[in-house]
Amino acid sequence: MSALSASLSDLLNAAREIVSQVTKTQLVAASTVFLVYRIVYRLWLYPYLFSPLRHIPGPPLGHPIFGQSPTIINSEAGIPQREWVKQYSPVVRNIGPVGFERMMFLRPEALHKILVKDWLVYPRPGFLRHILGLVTGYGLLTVTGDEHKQMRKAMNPAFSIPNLTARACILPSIFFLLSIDEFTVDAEVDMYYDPISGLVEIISKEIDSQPTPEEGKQILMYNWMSKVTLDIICETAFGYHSDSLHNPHNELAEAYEDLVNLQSGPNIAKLILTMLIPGAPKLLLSNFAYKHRHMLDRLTFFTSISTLLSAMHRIKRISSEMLKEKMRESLSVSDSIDSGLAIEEGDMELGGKKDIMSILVRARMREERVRRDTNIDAREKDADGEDVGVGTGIVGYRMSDEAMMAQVLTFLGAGHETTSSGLAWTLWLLANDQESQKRLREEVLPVFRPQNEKVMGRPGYKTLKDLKWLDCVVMESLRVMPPVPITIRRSTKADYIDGVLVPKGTVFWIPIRVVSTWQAIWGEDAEDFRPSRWLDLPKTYHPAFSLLSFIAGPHACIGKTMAIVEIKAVLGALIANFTFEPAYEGQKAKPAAAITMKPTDGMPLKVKKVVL
Ligand code: HEM
Repeated sequence: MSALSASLSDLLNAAREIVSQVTKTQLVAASTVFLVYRIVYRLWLYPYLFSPLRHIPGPPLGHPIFGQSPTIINSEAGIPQREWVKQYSPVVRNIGPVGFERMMFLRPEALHKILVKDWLVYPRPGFLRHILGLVTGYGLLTVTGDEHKQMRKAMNPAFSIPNLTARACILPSIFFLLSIDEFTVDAEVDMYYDPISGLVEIISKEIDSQPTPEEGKQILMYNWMSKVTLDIICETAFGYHSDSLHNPHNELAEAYEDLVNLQSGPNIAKLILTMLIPGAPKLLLSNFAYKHRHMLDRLTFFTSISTLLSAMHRIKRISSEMLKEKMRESLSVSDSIDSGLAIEEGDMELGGKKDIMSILVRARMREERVRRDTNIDAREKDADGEDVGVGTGIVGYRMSDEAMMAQVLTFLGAGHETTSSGLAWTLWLLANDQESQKRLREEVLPVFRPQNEKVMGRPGYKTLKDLKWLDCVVMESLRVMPPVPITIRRSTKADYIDGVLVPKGTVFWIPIRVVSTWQAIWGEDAEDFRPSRWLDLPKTYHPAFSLLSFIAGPHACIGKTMAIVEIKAVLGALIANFTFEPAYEGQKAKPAAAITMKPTDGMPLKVKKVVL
């Protein structure tokens, strides 16, 4: 024992002697060599020589530091990826910044594994969740695993078809007139159709105000689509009248405009880099960051983040007011229940309100009552007696105040820009395909303007669903120009996908636009807008994995049905009342290379009134 400690101390002494002989310069040199080696290894040696994925086909390294990112940032969303699939294979590897690999799998079996079967193994990566958390709150879009399962279960009823049907069909046929003087509003106004009728009226007036109305007017259609969808989501999700259509300085609309205008490849790249800095996501969410945001304005790199903080602050303030209002309503209903005025569960209708938030608040009240009646403390403890917060599932899921607030931001963030981009691109595609537009008008006219040239109907869910050509047009537009062109996942364990051993930590692109326009499924003309293909789908079509516009599996878009009904209602009303053409000769589509396919030019189109 003593011999061992003697030799150990000899060893230590020898080490001390060596260290004492090493000069500072040598230390710096050694650290530099190590650092350079790490950089060279990360940037070139790993992706070229050591990565188990190095044999997978794909584009060359690209930029020595940023890889293929500059190409992606400067191109239309999803287009470089589509070209790689054509050139290489349905399994593609490419290199992003600092040598990080990204994989892309297109075959249904691979997508089924990533999105459905093993979805818990392939969550959204941390940086994506933080970006989404910053702009849409840490709600359903950001949670994963059990928390996601419980939250989704609690929210599903609010998005169910019966609930949507009730909402879209509450009204019988209510008619409105195009001229403002003659405009009549039924007492039972439908949630979608008030904003839609407002939009039709505004566009009509804009055209009428021209010296020669019959020649039409160039109108920035995306801007109007953004307003109408904001008003619809506020109405349907919160029962809140934002009326951004009539109020050009509506604070919520302006804040969202600032936010979506930030969408560009370079800005998203900056945001991703910022979110990778340890502590940055938390800091950006803090009041401190908001208060000191002007300091960021001095650094060109961060100006977009300062604008984002400012827009989000305004959005959060208004969202919190909307939520407080809902809570107040729920308390007054709760009081009436306690005082015996409305005892039945079915009476907890928050005044019969069908908006999504009322349904969630109601579900929470029900949960609280069960807990109270069964003497179960709303705050729960884990096995060690530690307080683990609310709703871990003893009775059911009780959404915390924070989670409720996050949902408000989620619905606004996820349900607004996506739908407006989808609508704008549908109008663009129809403006460039007059034949399909004419056929659509023939189909929707009897439904949307059934009486005479000034009267328009308000079809419900089922009628909209049964309009065949409208369905073909909307599905085709969502296929060719999916509002969310790409999303991301990361593997949390090594596993085989489509015969490839994918290491833990690999980032995947879920290439929505690439799959939806893949020639192997959709044929030679896969990239063309041809609505009639939905009347005779190709044999290669897979119902879950050929059209990924709302993706698939447990994380699939919860608002899918609602979004499709909404797009159909707005589109039907517009096509029944107006014709759309490109604004000028040679006009090109200009989608942002970012999270959604927002048109960067506001999408000017020549709009004329339909004369019957
Ligand atoms: C045309 C319109 C829309 C499109 C194209 C769309 C597309 C998508 C896509 C692709 C995802 C998956 C994102 C990912 O996993 O990375 C998603 C998720 C989601 N969408 Fe939508 N969406 C639309 C409208 C809406 C609407 C109207 C709402 C709600 C009011 C909504 C709420 C959500 C939510 C909450 C999620 C997260 C679901 C989960 O993870 O469980 N979306 N959407």
